[in-house]
Amino acid sequence: MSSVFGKPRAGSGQHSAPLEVNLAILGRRGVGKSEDTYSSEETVDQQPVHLRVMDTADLDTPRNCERYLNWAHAFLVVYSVDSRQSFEGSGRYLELLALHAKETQRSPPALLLGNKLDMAQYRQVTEAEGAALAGRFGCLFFEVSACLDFEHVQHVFHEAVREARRELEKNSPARPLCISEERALPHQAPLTARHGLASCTFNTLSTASLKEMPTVAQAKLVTVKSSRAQSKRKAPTLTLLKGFKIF
Ligand SMILES: Nc1nc2c(ncn2[C@@H]2O[C@H](COP(=O)(O)OP(=O)(O)OP(=O)(O)O)[C@@H](O)[C@H]2O)c(=O)[nH]1
Repeated sequence: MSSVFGKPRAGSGQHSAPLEVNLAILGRRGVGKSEDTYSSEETVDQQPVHLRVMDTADLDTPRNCERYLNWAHAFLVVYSVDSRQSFEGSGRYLELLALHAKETQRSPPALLLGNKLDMAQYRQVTEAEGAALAGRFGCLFFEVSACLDFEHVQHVFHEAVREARRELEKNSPARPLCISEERALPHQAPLTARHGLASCTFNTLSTASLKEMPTVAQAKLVTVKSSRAQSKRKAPTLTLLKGFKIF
């Protein structure tokens, strides 16, 4: 992996405008997602990227999902390889994303991440199970150790950026088919009612929401903070984002 974190190197690559990517990290508590929410300037494939990462800080089940479902260009769904419960939780997140994609006809990519690989001797979830779950939802799958393998964590975040970039380019306004008119999708009962996701509601696709989607050339750096992040807590825990050296 030749890319580095921090300031993009001067003159690297052909693109002068940074790509803007929002990445939401989902998962049960304690899987090692992060402690906070961050922005960072990255260089991925010689392209400058403003990466904004939201730690959703859900407790045990998806809550107030709309804030990240409509914000993120990609999702990192995290579980711990030493926790079956967290793995089951990640399945619920993937289902939530699939339902949202169906409802909105927009499908930001998701990556499934089994963290705490250094705890493999206490495994409750096999690599094959992780791969099978990812396969069921058509997402990339990785196992990492946020505390031992920074390079691999970096690789995963860069893969998330690549996946998001692909999707953004697909939805670029240069493609007339993607500039849809304001319209309601065929009426369906809310997902909440059909799937018992009590605190999740979803917007239907509209022109307004498409306009909010950044184009590939848009340059903007914004820090989004989840409620838990307001404390600017910097607890000395080993997390994905610390592994990622995002701050
Ligand atoms: N062994 C090991 N521990 C890890 C790893 N990543 C995180 N941890 C530990 O797991 C615990 C939970 O990490 P957090 O980053 O707080 O996890 P979280 O998913 O953000 O959980 P909440 O903060 O409760 O939402 C901490 O004690 C971390 O040090 C890892 O790769 N290996």
